[in-house]
Amino acid sequence: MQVNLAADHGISENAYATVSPTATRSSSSRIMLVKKTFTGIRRALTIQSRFYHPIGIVGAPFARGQRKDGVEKGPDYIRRARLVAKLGAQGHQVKDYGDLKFEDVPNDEPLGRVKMPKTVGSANKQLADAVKTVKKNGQTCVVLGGDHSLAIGSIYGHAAARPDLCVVWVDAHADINTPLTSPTGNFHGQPVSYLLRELHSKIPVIPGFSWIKPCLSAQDIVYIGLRDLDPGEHYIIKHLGIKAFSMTEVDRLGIGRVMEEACDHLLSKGKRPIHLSYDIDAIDPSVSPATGTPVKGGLTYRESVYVAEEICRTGLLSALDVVEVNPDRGKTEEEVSSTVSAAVDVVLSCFGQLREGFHPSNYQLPEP
Ligand SMILES: NC(=[NH2+])NCCC[C@H](N)C(=O)O
Ligand SMILES: [Mn+2]
Ligand SMILES: [Mn+2]
Repeated sequence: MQVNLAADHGISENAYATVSPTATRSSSSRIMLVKKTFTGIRRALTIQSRFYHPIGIVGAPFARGQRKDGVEKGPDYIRRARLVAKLGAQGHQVKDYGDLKFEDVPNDEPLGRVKMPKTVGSANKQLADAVKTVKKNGQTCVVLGGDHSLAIGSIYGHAAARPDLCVVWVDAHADINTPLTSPTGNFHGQPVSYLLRELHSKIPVIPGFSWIKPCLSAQDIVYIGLRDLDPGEHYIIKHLGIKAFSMTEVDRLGIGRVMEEACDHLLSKGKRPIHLSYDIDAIDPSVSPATGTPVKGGLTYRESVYVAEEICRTGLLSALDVVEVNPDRGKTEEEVSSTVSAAVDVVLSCFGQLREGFHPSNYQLPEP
């Protein structure tokens, strides 16, 4: 099944057919056409209003899932780029819940190579509760990170409100190491493994994580943009048959086919809420260099926005994480602003910003 919003709602053929009425049509078919047109226009108007979402923004300035300072400044920089005002200008009702306050848990001994488990566990519990609240309030949730370990809490909290959700994970990395396969011990390389039912038996007991139960199946997640996997991650993805579009597939198929197949995979059995977890390092470092683990050969600016546009077009976006913007990793101010503005454009495109332009439905051409 291809998820095509226009076709889905019957605007394309109906609305456009009437623009060029042909002389050969009988009057009854003309009446049919007029009827169809009104339905088409009415539907088109409903669609426009479908694009206006109540949005809840949660800042999650968390950096303990990895070792580089600065990623906690992400929410601040993204807000200062006027994200809330820009979403408002797109017609959305936005509630900014502000930043969560995270604290280091004392006596947080490492578990083997895994660093600060209690602190990471407790921050994610806080975030899970916050996301659950936003969803219960009927808003599309936007989490501004922070490092990608936050996806544990974000997806878990989202699933508490929407158990049938699916996940689109856009990233240079798969972040599916278990604590035992992780070569670095960093939690931001592991979040997916705690969420998957199929990996439950491979996860040791970790202090601070007792509240988490797996809420996702391997079939419920699709990766886009992969290009730096650890051996354990590659093994897991192959053995669980997880749908993954690495940069090789993006090159082979083009981003258009990739998004079509990704949506088919997740939505072929029916519509369901989408959780989009967007790591800014999915995008090429020439566009978004200010991030902790940049990898060359990433999505172009255009591909990165296209992914967001297509998710928007499904009408099913229910929660979005934008993570790993680390202003301290930019070598110049330009590097920082380019990274932040890519993050902002991803969010805006998720909520209806179109490169083809837009006009309000009541727009009138000025008379001379
Ligand atoms: N969210 C990220 N930037 N993750 C990078 C992970 C890198 C590496 N695979 C690790 O497990 O440590
Ligand atoms: Mn990454
Ligand atoms: Mn990531």
